Amino acid sequence: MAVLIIAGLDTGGGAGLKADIETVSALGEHPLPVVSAITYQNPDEVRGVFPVPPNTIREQIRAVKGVFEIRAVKIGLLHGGAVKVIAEETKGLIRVLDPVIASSSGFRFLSPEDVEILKRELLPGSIVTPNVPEAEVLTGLKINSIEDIKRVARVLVEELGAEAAIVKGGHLNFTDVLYWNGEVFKFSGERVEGFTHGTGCVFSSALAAFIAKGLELPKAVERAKRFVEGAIRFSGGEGEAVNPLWELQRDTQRWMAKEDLEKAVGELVKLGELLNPHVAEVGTNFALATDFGEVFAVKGRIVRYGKTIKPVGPVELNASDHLRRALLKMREFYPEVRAVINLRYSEKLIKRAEKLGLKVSFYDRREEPEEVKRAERGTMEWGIESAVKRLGEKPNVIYHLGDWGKEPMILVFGRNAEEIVERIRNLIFASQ
Ligand SMILES: Cc1ncc(COP(=O)(O)OP(=O)(O)O)c(N)n1
Ligand SMILES: Cc1nc(C(=O)O)sc1CCOP(=O)(O)O
Repeated sequence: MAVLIIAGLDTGGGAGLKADIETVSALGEHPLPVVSAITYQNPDEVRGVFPVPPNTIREQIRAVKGVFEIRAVKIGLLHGGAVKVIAEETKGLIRVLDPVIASSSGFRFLSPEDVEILKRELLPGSIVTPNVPEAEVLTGLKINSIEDIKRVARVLVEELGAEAAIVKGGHLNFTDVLYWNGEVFKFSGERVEGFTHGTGCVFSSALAAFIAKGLELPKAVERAKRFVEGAIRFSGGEGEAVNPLWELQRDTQRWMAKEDLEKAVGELVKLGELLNPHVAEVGTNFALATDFGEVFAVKGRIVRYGKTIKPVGPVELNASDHLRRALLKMREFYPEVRAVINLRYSEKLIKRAEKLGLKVSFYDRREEPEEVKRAERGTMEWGIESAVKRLGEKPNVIYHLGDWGKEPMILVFGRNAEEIVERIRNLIFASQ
């Protein structure tokens, strides 16, 4: 189904039409992009806007209206001169209006006069999706609590004529409120770490896409909210913005990581008898992270099995605790490191690693601060950080000599699973 998107271009590739097109496409609908403004912006600042002439906007809409079955319209960045044309050309269609008034970096897109035109011409009959500051500008009311959000959502519908209002509480307590058909719906959320530039665009276009699929409004809001949470969690990259392609990219990454690790574990198993003496008492695990920081490993670890070795279970997401934490900590310093394996400690292996030119560091559990020891989980993170800082450059191997009830261990890090297998091969063949 087609979703008409009327929005501005963001040269930084974070918000606006680019984010909208990606969102609608990622959700399996067909985007019909209409450019309303060209902005000159990058992740740090908006430098200016060129408003597309109203007639050019009209012609873009007319080129697709009647040709495609438009099931919903998403309207983003506008300018005062375009409002009337857009209202005329989208009459009778389901409209989701994201009232982009100012950027998060502080650039004012709509003047107070433009806001008045928007309220008068376009807001009535639209499903409007303001965040807290936008809702305050639209209604002139101050928002300090969830009760205020509910009141403002009601005003947007009952007094300003919106079909429905979703006031997003990201600036307050992450609860969004929908007011629709005289009813209030609450959607709670929690803080998600990641880039947020473009969240307003992605939320409104996801909402339009879910409406186009025929979901009832409360269900569509819920789905759009969860989609945005993922887009923030798996954000990053050069646009320093939300990532509407997160679901597709995450699944591809998972698939690739699982395959790479399965193959590498198979290679390790071929080293069976040679690797057997180096398998840790607690078992050896082999972990591989995706670019999104999700970590695959061997469920139940790799254990000694007669004279050879055997993975107890399959390669799975989150099948490791210790190595996952070690790897994620290492990636905070060196994001290119994606794989790690643990081996039984032996001085011979450490000497061999040094001879092979690998950078070796260590941590001493006896130096672990009391508060870290007392914390449920923290030793691994503390250990990796102190080993990294001790060496002052990227370590390939980190070991510790254990403590009461803790087995001494060697961790071998690498850029990928293949590199780990190669390093293990070099280490064990040479240590014969
Ligand atoms: C072209 C363009 N459209 C919209 C915005 C604002 O996007 P938004 O999702 O509200 O996020 P912030 O940019 O305010 O963080 C934009 N900047 N550019
Ligand atoms: C139990 C254990 N401790 C290690 C250490 O380096 O101290 S490595 C290790 C084995 C791997 O554990 P997992 O399967 O939870 O990643």
